[in-house]
Amino acid sequence: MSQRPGRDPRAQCHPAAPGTRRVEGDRSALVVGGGIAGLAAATALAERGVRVTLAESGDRLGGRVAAWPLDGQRTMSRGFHAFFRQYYNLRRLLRRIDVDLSFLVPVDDYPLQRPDGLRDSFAGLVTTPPWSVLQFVARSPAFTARGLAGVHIPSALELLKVRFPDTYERYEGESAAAFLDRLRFPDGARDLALEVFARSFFADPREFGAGELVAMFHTYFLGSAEGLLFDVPDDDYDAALWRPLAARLECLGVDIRLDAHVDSIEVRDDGAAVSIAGRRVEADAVVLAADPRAARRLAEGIPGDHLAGWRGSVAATYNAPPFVVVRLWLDTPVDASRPAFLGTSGYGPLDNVSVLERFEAGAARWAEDHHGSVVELHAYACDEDVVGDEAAASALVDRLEAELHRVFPETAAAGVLAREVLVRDDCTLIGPTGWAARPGVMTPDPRLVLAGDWLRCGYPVALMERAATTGFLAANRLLARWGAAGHDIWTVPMRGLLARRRVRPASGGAARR
Ligand SMILES: Cc1cc2nc3c(=O)[nH]c(=O)nc-3n(C[C@H](O)[C@H](O)[C@H](O)COP(=O)(O)OP(=O)(O)OC[C@H]3O[C@@H](n4cnc5c(N)ncnc54)[C@H](O)[C@@H]3O)c2cc1C
Repeated sequence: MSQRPGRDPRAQCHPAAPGTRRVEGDRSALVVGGGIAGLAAATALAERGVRVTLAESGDRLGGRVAAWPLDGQRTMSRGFHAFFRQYYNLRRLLRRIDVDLSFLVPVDDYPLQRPDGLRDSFAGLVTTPPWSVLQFVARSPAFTARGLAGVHIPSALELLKVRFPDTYERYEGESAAAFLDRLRFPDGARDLALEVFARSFFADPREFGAGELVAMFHTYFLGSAEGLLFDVPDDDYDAALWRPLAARLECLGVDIRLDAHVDSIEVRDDGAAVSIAGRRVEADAVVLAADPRAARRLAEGIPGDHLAGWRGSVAATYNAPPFVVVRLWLDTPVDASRPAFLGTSGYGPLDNVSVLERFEAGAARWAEDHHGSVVELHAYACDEDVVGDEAAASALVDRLEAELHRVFPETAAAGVLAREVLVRDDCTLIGPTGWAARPGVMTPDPRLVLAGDWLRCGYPVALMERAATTGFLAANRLLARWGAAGHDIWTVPMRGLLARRRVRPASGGAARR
C-alpha cells in the first residue's frame, strides 16, 4: 500500500491490481485531452513504460485549469480553483512535480458573506469530524437555536450514514434543492453553507443531483479529517503546475502534442487509431479525456455496433449552464483586510470574489508595480443568453462589478486599468436522474477508456479530484490488461460516521445489509 496521502487516519486506500513494474513489450496509448484527467492518465501510463502520445487541441495544458499570458505581465484563466487537502489523487499527481507540494499555499479562510451581515468562517476549526462541523454550527450566526430546532433530524442523519458507491444511487430522482427543503435547514445556513456549494458545481440546486451534494458534504465536511480549508497554487496554473508537469512527462518520453485537435477515434480488434487534424495516429488503446461536450462529439463518431448503447449513454449527458469570470486590474488596492477568497450569497449573480495578489506571484508583482489589485469575480449557473449575446454578457459584467462595489465598497472609486471577461459553458451538470446509466471509465471496448470530471465514479470525489481519479483509473484499466501494476487510489472514508458496517457472511454467499 502506498504512503498515506494526508493527515486523516481514516483515509482509504484502494490498492491497485498487482503486476509488473513496467509493461512487457511495446505498448502504446493515445490520450485525447491535456486537462487534469488526461495528464493523470498519461503520467500513470508513462511511468509503467507505455509509449504515450497526448493530443491537446488547445495551445497549452491544463484544460479548464489552464492559464495563458496577456500583455503587460498579466495572465488569465478560468480563475480561482480550490485545491482541497482531500484531493488525494490530484495531489499525488502534482507530487510528481515536487514531492512536498511547495507550490501550494494555504488559504487561511474562505468566509461566506451575505448582505444582511451574516458571515461564516472556516478558520480555526478543529479538523476531525463531527467536531469540526459541530464547532462550525455553534460558531455560525446562520444557525440559530430556533432554526436548528426546525431541522429534520432523519434527513440530517442521512448525511452521516452515507456509503459509497450506493449513496449516489440512493438519491436517484432527488435534486439538491429538494434535499435541502426536506432537511429544513435555517434559511441563512442553507444559503451560506449549502447553495454556495451547489452553485460551485455550476448548477442551480434544482437542477443538481442530491447524491452529488450529499457526497460533497461527506468529502469536505462530515467524512474527512483533512479540515475544511484548502490550498491554491502560488502562481498562475501554467507556471506553477502544467509547465513543470509537462517537463516531467517529457522526461518519461510522453509525446505531448499541442494544437492537436483529435477529429475522430476508431477502435478495432487489433488496435486503435485517432485522426489528429486529418493525420492518422495508431496505438494499442485510447484514453478519451476530452471535456464533456467534446467527448460527446467524439464518442458519437466512434464506429462499432458493440458501442451503440454506450454512445447513447454518453449522448444523454449534458452541460451545466454558462459561467462568467471577470478579472479586473484595479489602480487602487483593495482593503488590506480583504480575504484571498470570499464566497457570497445574496449579491445577485455574484458567487465569489478573489483577490489574486494574495496568493499568485505574477498578480502580486503586477499589484505592487501598479499600486493596485487584481480582483476576480465569478458567476455560476448564468442565463443561457450570456453565451453569444454580447449585450447580455456585458449587462451581467456590469452587474457583477456593481455587486463587487457592495461587497468591497472601496472598489467603487478604483479605476479599472484592464478587464478580461470569460464566458464559457464547458462544465458538466450531474442532474438528479440517470446516475446509474452515466458512462464510467470503462467502455464496452477494452481498447477505449474514459477519464474526466463528467463521469460516474463510485468514489466520493468530484470536480478536479474526479478528473484526476478517473485519469488514474483509466490508466489502471489498460495497465491491468497489459499485466502491469496499476496505481493505488486514495479517497476519504467510503462510509459516513454512522453508516453501519456491512456484515460479511462467515463463508461465501452475499453480504447482508
Ligand atoms: C470557473 C471554474 C471554477 C472551478 N473551480 C473549481 C474548484 O474550486 N475546485 C475544483 O475541484 N474544481 C473546480 N472546477 C472544475 C475543474 O476545473 C474541472 O473539474 C477539471 O478541470 C476537469 O478536468 P478534465 O481533465 O476532466 O477536463 P478538462 O479540463 O476540460 O480537459 C479536457 C481537455 O481536452 C481538450 N480537448 C477537447 N476536445 C479535444 C479534441 N478533440 N482533441 C484534443 N483535445 C481535446 C480540451 O482542450 C481540454 O484541455 C472549476 C471549473 C471552472 C470552470
